[in-house]
Amino acid sequence: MIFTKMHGLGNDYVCINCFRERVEDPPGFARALCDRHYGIGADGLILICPSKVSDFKMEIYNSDGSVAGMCGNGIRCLGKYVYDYRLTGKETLSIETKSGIRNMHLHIQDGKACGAMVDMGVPRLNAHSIPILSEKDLVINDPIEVQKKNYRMTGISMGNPHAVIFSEEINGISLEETGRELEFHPRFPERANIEFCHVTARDRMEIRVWERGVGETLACGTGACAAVVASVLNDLTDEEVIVKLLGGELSVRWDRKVNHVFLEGPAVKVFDGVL
Ligand SMILES: N[C@H](CCC[C@H](N)C(=O)O)C(=O)O
Repeated sequence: MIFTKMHGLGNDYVCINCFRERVEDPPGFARALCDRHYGIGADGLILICPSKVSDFKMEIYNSDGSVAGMCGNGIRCLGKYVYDYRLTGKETLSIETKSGIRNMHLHIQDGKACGAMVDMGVPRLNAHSIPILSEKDLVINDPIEVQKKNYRMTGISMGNPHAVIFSEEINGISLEETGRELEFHPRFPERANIEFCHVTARDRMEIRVWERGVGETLACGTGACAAVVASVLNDLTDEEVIVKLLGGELSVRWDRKVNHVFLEGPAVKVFDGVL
């Protein structure tokens, strides 16, 4: 079986072309391939599949084998794969995901895709749609206790669940303890991705992300989008923000006129391999 290792700002994925390959047990396959000692090593597995409703279908599995609804860095890698490997000649693509159809426009350089602008769709704010257990309909700047400390979170779904926490000091927080405890907090029936954000200007922030089913990653596309929606809702930034992550910068814009979030960033192929 042929695979292609790709990443978006170091958020790395094993990509399998399921027009040609057949994966029997994706969760077990993801756990095996993503192991950084006994496998290829990656944050997750992306299956590139045919679709009856879009140009392609993306299935995304975290390194623990859990299924995810959407992946902002991964969808850019899929776009690069299908263009560079000539599965399509189109530069504007529609992709079917578990959380709905997402459209993207590829950036082309020297005949290859190097990144994309992705329409990440409508951010979901209702607690039940994230899901987050709450008496209130919206979870904005809501108190939550973890590791015997009080934090305030804002809940957003970008097709997957996120809890966004703002802090002046994100580098002093142990994501291994605090992120992990929050991921499995009882208020998140489907667990959650956790963003720790330090806003540095009305158009800039730095974030670290503890991803559901993975752990701390170098970047998270849906997480960057959730962080910007949360910072606008808390009046900490304007609608267009450069989000600095450990692996680099993403550009996020929440266009409130159409209520869609747009994400722009790179996609890189590392190597092809044979299993
Ligand atoms: N861990 C996420 C999926 C990957 C999302 C992330 N890598 C991105 O770029 O959006 C989840 O379980 O919802």
